[in-house]
Amino acid sequence: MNLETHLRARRDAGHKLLVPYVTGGLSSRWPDYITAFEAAGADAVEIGLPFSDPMLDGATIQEASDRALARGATARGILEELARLRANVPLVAMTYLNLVVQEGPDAFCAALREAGVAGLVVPDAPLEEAAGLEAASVRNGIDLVLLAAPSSSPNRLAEIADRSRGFVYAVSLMGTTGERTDLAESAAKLSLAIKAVTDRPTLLGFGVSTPAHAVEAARWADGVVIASALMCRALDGVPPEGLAPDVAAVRRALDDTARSCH
Ligand SMILES: O=P(O)(O)OC[C@@H](O)[C@@H](O)c1c[nH]c2ccccc12
Repeated sequence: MNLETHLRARRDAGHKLLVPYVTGGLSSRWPDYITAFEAAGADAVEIGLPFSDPMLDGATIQEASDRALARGATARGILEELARLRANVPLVAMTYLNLVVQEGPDAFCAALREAGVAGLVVPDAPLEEAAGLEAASVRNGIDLVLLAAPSSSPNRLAEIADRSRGFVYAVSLMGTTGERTDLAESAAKLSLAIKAVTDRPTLLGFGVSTPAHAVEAARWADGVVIASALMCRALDGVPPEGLAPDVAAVRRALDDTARSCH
């Protein structure tokens, strides 16, 4: 299932997009989080391939990565489990450049494809050096999602929006992933700046922690990515079926806003 085609179709049918995240290998039942998120109304699911030095991640995702690594999780093992899971929504892998370079971009993207993954986010891949990875992703039918940040200049935003595939990941703030009490002030400006230069779906992430945040974000963006708020509960031992209501609550809140617009 092509990521961008799927997200565009959902958006164009009037839905706000919801992409929850799970750290691969977090627990023995980690694939069940994907199934639970899907059943609760996710439009795609992001899966973190754990890495020992996740420099863009805050305490929650770091701890989730550490826990997965301590259980012996590897990118290969996670992809094998994904291949067995027959997900009905597109899956997006998130990992750091190191893991991609270790395998080589082509082998890495081919492994994603074989596992049924549709998209890839590599937050520390510099745009200037992304060409090789972009080519490998295209050859393997993987949508390489690029990130735009509040610090990106207008020219750079336009280039990111143009070269990104699947969606444009709008990073709401300069900082790490993690729950926040309020949505960052920079979020609105960034989302609107991206939407002014592209028709590609634009999803806001970093600090989207509650249904109210998601509704606020959806005023400017096409939808949201939610990770830390969910992983914090998973780290506390909440099983997949226990997290489904959290995702369903965001889904409901987003659907209500969509309705009130027409
Ligand atoms: O955790 P948050 O604040 O909800 O933000 C999503 C983010 O964690 C997820 O998309 C992701 C996990 N690790 C990353 C590293 C960089 C960019 C994005 C990510």
